[in-house]
This record gives sequence, C-alpha cells and structure tokens, in this order.
Amino acid sequence: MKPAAGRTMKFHGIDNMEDYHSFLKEILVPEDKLQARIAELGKQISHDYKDAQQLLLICILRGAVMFMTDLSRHIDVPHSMDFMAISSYGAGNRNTSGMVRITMDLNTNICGRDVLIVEDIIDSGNTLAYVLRLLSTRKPKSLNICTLLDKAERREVEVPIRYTGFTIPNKFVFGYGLDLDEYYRNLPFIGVVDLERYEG
Ligand SMILES: O=P(O)(O)OC[C@H]1O[C@H](OP(=O)(O)OP(=O)(O)O)[C@H](O)[C@@H]1O
Ligand code: HPA
Ligand SMILES: [Mg+2]
Repeated sequence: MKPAAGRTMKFHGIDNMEDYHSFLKEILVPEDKLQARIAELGKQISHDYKDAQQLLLICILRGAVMFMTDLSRHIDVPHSMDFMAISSYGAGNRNTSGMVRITMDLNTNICGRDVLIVEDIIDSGNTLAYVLRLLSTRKPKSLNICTLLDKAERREVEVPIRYTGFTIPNKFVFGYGLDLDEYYRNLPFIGVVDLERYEG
C-alpha cells in the first residue's frame, strides 16, 4: 500500500506507534504461531530442495522482507537471495488496480536456476501472476511460490502456490511486513484492521 495522499497523520507519527491498538480489531496470527509455521515451511523447503544446486530466493519488496529473512534462516540448503519490487495498489487504495508494474528488477540472471518466489500475501493474485509471467520468460530451471498468507476468497487470477503459511479470511491485515499506508510493517504479528476506526 502507498500512503494516502493528503491523509491526516492521526495515527502515523513514529512517536505514535502504540496507537495501532485503537484500530487493531484482533490478532489473526500471533508471533509464536507465525514463527512456528515459518520454521515448518523452512524445513519443508529444505527437504524439497535438498538436491538443488543453485536455489535462489526472490523477495517481493516490500511486504515480503520480514518473511524472507526469517524463512531463509530456516532453510538449511545453500541459497542466494535477490529482491524485486512490484507495485499494483494505487495510492491509499485497499483494492488492487489490477495494473501491475515493476519498480525494481533483479540483479541475478535466473536462467537455469531453481527459483523460489517469496511473498507476504496473495490477494487478487494480480501481482504474482505478473511476476510469474515475467520470470518464466527468463527460463529458470524451476519456478515456485511460497506465500506467508493466502487471502483465497479475493482471488481474481489463479496462481499456483507451492507453499502457504496460512489461508486467511477476507479481512484487511497488517504487521509482519504488511503495511497500513506504509506503516506498521515492523509489528511481529498479523493483525486485522478495524477500518471504521482507522479511517474514522
Ligand atoms: O495479490 P494482489 O492483489 O496483487 O496483492 C498482493 C500484493 O500486494 C501487496 O503489495 P503492494 O503492491 O501493496 O506493495 P508492498 O509490498 O510494497 O506493500 C502485497 O505485499 C503483495 O505483494
Ligand atoms: O490485507 C492486506 N494488507 C496489506 N497489504 C495488502 N496487500 C494486499 N492485501 C493486503
Ligand atoms: Mg508486496
């Protein structure tokens, strides 16, 4: 999400980080459950890629940054990392525009590599459908997706997901990489926003 243009900074000052309590409806995934699941995913990925020669994790910035760094520490096969930034949500918009564009490309040639895309959430599916289409033209040896959250009810475009942390209901969530108008990515849990209170 991009910051809403002209939005008042009611809750957004860094000094006011504790204010998220006023619009936190519920904690959907607490920190311990999140970390336990990430450890399981890491174990599964380590098993599945034990024979991979050149595993490459691709983090979709910015939302996936927390997940990728934690997940990577549970993957005990050698791997490298790269980063790619994609934008699909309009400023201050909680619905995808469907118009996806790449704002920062990879530095790595993925031809012949085992590539695992690491994403924080799949919502409409537009972002990852675009990324998959783009990266498959670069001829990786394999191309799979690992997403922390799957908001399956909102899907507009089907994307094949190899690893899912949690399937979640159709609620706007924040924390652990997911932003609310660019803030609160640092929270260690996934929370549900009370949009009535937040947008007041
Ligand atoms: O399945 P979709 O409907 O396409 O939505 C999912 C994407 O939207 C969010 O990113 P966003 O574009 O808001 O940027 P960010 O990662 O920098 O927050 C999220 O991190 C996913 O990348
Ligand atoms: O629920 C969400 N929260 C934050 N960012 C998002 N991008 C897509 N869905 C979401
Ligand atoms: Mg993102």
